Amino acid sequence: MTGYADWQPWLLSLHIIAVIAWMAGMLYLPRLFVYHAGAKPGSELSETFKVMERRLLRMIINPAMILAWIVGLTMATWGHYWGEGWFHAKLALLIALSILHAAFARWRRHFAQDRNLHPAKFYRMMNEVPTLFMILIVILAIVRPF
Ligand code: HEM
Repeated sequence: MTGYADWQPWLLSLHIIAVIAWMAGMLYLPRLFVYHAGAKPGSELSETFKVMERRLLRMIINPAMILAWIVGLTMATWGHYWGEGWFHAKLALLIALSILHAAFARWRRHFAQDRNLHPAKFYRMMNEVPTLFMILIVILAIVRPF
């Protein structure tokens, strides 16, 4: 018989790998937006950013988020974490982070259609938000203060 305790180190490793890839992308994409906002629409530079942004979102950020959710929810269910306070708080932040992810995907689409709506300063601010979420989520998952 094998139970959660046998699989937990493997699931957690997979979880951390997925989370690192997701976060790396969530920090890099708005940085690309900062520079893209300063490039002239239709210029060679702007077209290069479009390719970088599309590939980053489709090949790294989206699959990494899906994997982090699947493995995370598997651990939450198998490990019986659904009743715990830290997990509720983490879940609320994860939903907020996923909404931010959707907003990034939307802004990428706008750039791809040459109709970006925001200045570089806006993306510079948005670049800090995933960092804040990451700090709070890691503390909740490791310290488990409640
Ligand atoms: C995407 C949805 C996510 C779900 C459903 C989820 C769920 C979980 C669960 C249930 C555990 C406990 C596993 C165990 O110890 O048996 C865990 C561990 C952990 N999670 Fe997540 N997680 C998610 C995303 C994230 C994100 C985005 C981060 C970091 C930014 C993160 C960081 C961690 C860390 C550091 C641990 C290790 C805690 C420890 O074992 O001491 N997770 N996660």
